[in-house]
Amino acid sequence: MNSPVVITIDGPSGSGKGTVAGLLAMRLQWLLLDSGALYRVLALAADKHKVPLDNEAALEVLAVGLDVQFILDEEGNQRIILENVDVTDAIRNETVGACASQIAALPAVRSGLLRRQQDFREAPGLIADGRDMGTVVFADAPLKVFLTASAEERARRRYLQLKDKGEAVTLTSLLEEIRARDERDTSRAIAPLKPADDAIILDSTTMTIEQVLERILSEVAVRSLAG
Ligand SMILES: Nc1ncnc2c1ncn2[C@@H]1O[C@H](COP(=O)(O)OP(=O)(O)OP(=O)(O)O)[C@@H](O)[C@H]1O
Ligand SMILES: Nc1ccn([C@H]2C[C@H](O)[C@@H](COP(=O)(O)O)O2)c(=O)n1
Repeated sequence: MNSPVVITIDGPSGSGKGTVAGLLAMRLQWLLLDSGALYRVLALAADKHKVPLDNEAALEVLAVGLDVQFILDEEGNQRIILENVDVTDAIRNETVGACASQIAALPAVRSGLLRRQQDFREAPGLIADGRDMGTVVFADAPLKVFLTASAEERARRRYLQLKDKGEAVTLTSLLEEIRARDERDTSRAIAPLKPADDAIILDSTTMTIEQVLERILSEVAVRSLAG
């Protein structure tokens, strides 16, 4: 039997992967995997259980047994539950993002989360966003997108997003954090952030969210991926 179709969207922080993946999943009525959220939840769990971020063996145990659920609330928004606590908002700050990036460089953490990510592949189809969706986790996906944008534009987007949430941030510090995260995510030895050989590369620096979405939907149509 054929495996359900997967569309992967990889790219650096702030390129718009999560936004576009969510809209695409809604449009196609497919499942959604936000793999970065798993790494973020693991970072939060490590903090909660006082596991040092360089203790690879203990982090692997935590990863394999991670008690996390992705559920939809009554408005259809995804909520993330760690050990019965809603952490949807708590995982979305730059500190958790940086810790997630740090533990994501550990091979045992990645292998500990691999199966859990692959289990999201269900009919009618899956949209998976992250860093290694097209290169490792779903290497056989029939459509792979590598979504990028300049670091300055990504920092600007993050700035607007965090300011909107009432967080005290500066553009300069966000740009520094984005560059540091890019460096860590692209230079790690295991599953570094890079486009799959067969990925379409989309630079969204001057594109609107709708333009990115339509571009991907046109590929879905050309490849007859949706029923
Ligand atoms: N093409 C675009 N033009 C303008 N703003 C955008 C565009 N794409 C995304 N954004 C905005 O940029 C912000 C970051 O987008 P998003 O969270 O989807 O990025 P991401 O790649 O998933 O980041 P991360 O990997 O850190 O989770 C959001 O506020 C989103 O609305
Ligand atoms: N497939 C993935 C997804 C995420 N990560 C790491 C690297 C990121 O810096 C961090 C947080 O991800 P985000 O929520 O910002 O997309 O998690 C990874 O290594 N592989």
